[in-house]
Amino acid sequence: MAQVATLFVQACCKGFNESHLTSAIYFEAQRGYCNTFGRTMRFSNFLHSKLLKWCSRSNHTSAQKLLEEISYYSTASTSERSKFLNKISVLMGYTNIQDLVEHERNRRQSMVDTSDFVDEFDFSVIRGRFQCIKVGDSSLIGLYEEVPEQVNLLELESSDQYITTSGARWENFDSFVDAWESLSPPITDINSLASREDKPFMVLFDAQHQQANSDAETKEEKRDTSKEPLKGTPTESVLDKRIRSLPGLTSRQYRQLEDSGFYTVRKLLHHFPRTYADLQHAQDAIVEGHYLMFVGTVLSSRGIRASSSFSFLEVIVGCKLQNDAEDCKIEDICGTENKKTIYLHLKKFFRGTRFTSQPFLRSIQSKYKEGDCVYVSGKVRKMRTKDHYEMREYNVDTVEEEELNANVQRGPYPLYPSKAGIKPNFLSDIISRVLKTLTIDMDPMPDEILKDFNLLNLCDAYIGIHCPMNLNVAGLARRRLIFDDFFYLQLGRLFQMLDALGTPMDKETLLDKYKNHELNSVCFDDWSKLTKTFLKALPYSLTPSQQNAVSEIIWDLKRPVPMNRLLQGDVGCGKTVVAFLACMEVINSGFQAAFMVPTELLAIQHYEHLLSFLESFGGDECRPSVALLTGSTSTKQSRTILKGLQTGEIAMVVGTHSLIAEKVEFSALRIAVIDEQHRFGVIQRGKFNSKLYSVLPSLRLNWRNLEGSLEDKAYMAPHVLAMSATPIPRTLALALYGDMSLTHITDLPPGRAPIETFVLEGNEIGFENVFQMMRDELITGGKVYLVYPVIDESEQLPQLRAATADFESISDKFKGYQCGLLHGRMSIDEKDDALKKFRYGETRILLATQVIEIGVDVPDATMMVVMNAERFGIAQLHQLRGRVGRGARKSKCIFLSSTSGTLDRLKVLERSSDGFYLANADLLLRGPGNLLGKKQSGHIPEFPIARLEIDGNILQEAHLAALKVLEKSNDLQLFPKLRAELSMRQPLCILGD
Ligand SMILES: Nc1ncnc2c1ncn2[C@@H]1O[C@H](COP(=O)(O)OP(=O)(O)OP(=O)(O)O)[C@@H](O)[C@H]1O
Repeated sequence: MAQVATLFVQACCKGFNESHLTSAIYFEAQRGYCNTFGRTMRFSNFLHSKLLKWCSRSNHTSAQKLLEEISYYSTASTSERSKFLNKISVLMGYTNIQDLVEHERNRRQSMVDTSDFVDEFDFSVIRGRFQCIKVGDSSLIGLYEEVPEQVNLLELESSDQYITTSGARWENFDSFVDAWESLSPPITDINSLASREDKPFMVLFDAQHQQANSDAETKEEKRDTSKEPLKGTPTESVLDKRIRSLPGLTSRQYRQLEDSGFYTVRKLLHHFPRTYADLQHAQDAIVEGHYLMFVGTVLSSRGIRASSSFSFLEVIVGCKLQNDAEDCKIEDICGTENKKTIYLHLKKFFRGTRFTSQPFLRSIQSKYKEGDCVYVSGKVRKMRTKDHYEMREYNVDTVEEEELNANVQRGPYPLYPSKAGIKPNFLSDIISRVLKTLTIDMDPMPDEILKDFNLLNLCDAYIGIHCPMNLNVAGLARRRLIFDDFFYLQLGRLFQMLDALGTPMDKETLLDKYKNHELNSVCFDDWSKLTKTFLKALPYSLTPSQQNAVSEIIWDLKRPVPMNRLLQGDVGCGKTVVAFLACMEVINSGFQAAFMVPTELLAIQHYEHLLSFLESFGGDECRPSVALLTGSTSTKQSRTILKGLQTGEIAMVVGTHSLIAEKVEFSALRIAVIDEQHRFGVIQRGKFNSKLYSVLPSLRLNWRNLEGSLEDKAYMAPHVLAMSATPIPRTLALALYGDMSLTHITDLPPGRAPIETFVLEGNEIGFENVFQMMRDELITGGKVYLVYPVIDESEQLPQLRAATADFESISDKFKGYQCGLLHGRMSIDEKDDALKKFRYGETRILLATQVIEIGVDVPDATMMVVMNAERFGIAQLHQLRGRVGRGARKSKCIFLSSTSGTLDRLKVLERSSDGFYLANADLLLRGPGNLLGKKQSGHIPEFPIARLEIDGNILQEAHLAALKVLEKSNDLQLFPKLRAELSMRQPLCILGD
């Protein structure tokens, strides 16, 4: 166990080499690809950094592929992890992972024999890399780890070897618990450690500290804590009690729970419901295409082989509904009056010969037993036979009939995911028992924080999430638990930063910096000359929000550490110009800027905007040279550009992902702007970091020394400014781990009128209305986008309107107005041409696909019609709508839906034009329970229940709360319970590379 921590630390150290990777894989394999989040995350972080080096060194294609896979490592199953490491082993030159393990074992053995082993572990290197972690003669390192149930003997052996040969003594678990206690008494939860089997942390410590406490009595006490009754005291958390301390379970059940990872009460309570069955609202009126919930009985379950490579499972569920077609409301399902039965056909399809075997079919059909009472949710589709409905994307949960009846009246019924073969009902039962043992005083959060941030008490939060009175309570409970996740993360990070600072004054300044927004920006007078000149060249003035954003960014740019900032703002709020100004600021000091966008079309558009602004500079102003680099740039041209970037002749480059190609070398890249950054993977974004710059005398930039001078002599990764109108999960993960700061643009440029939005059914009348509105718009000088879900008509999806198919008929209908066509199959020149013609008014109607969704800016486009709008997500429609309403003229947007059933979902767009609200609504509309279930958009693996789209504000509050606490007590001495809780949570951010 201990070596794994050592290796992770080493991995992040300068001295990291391939043998460390071998050792780490060796330990990972020995430990059975342990799936504790914190650890696998660190492991994958370090693999990632290693692979990144390979990629950037040799453009190794296999490594490139693995890089993509690695992001899933921490959430992958054991077998996937094993396969992945196998691939890495092969890449490293081993036959397979067994071969690697074998080699490594032999190597270790030979090193032990020759006492070379110590060379692998150098405390000074680690200390240099992690000031916050103390080793050697300082106090302890707290690398929190899940201690596996079975510790590999080989590891134990080796850990002793590390200790004895490195001078630090590393004895058994009990003795380091003692040492911990003597070194850090306030971290009292450690006292509750009973044995090495159940405690999630890992400590390295120094020999002399270890000697400090050898009090046998204390040790005895610690061993006995597991036998104490389950209650909260300031010195031990109920949550970290061993699962075995729960009364009333058989030893087989304890074992079963522990085998599934439920070592502690906390683990169990954090097994949240996947969703809630809202039985009071089950069986509302049946509307085709709607997401509905039913309670019924399984009538049959059959695995059917349809052909040699195709099979399906059909489960038929009978549901009794009130016999009133207009008003099918639930009633007592045991009653008999005035009822009719409807039949739900739940179908699941399997392709592939292995899915047609009888054993497979028998196994799938046996999952559902005749007579089982089930709760079914999903979308319904009418079948030909009366009262029969088909459901394809569905969820089925078996429920106990008595519970069901009780819950119809009571409130939301939690549905748990099963885990490692443990049945949801069993888990639900144990969780209910645990809930009864919780007490109000178990909450480590100070009362004033609870009050200030309107939070539920922790005990109520656990009860609320597992056994809510109603969905509101479940929501509040969820909020509290997410708050905690974010809060402790923020608290941990700020705590470490404060810890590293010497004087109280330094600490205060740091807290002030985080608290006081004003301090993080520079005033306008301090903007550079070039930035001010650029500003003057703009045809408009900045909005207050834009101005603040620029000031904040410039503040960051003036610091000697790389900025990592996310610029957020709704569509059309004017993020681009803010980024341009940031680029001017660094260019003014003689550095270079790169502006990366996801599409060539956008690159061209930004480049042309930039040129037009630069052209408006006064005659005697010095204009920086800018270039455009995309996949379509000719070889000759790109050679010139690459040379210009290398020598420093080119100050700024706009382009697509070609900017991060290995051959692109900058002389002094200081800022990388990444527009619509969620379109780029983390890895792609990270690649800018490999383009370090160094300021060497030989690299003289032609346009440098406009004002500032190149003072920095060191190598430094460029500042990164990411921009997004729609944040995505990874972004938040980055915001959390990568220390990303946020800047919001909150207002729109002046004079923008709200876009009038209509949601209509795409039937004959609907189209007639739309065509009339288009005519009105065109007559008054407007321009119209028609957006299609597909380029060509398709036999499989005849209901979808296609851009090319409609071109003729629209041209016919609107004679006198030129039509243009823009879609993804056109070459970049054709696309650019089509867009230019539309921009300059040669065409007045543009039939396009989603290619226009991101960033396309034609300010005088005033109307948009989206065909088959039901095919798009709400957030996507909002982005599309953002293409109009970008000028002073009032604009309208019409969403046409081909089915009446989806109109309600789309209507939310009529009510709101707030991107964050809509992202939230989108999430909620996808169906109940999506907030807790995993694998949905917005899910951040390390935060099981947080969703980016709607929980960003909780992160903000948690940040403020953490500041508040630390302001009161820098070292948390005043909040021992908080300190204890912090020590028990994994410091997710510490070890990222
Ligand atoms: N302060 C301002 N006053 C007037 N117009 C502005 C201002 N700032 C930006 N604009 C204009 O608003 C339009 C939208 O700006 P921009 O393309 O930068 O928005 P964005 O936030 O990047 O939008 P999207 O998310 O759609 O890409 C552009 O035509 C731009 O010229």
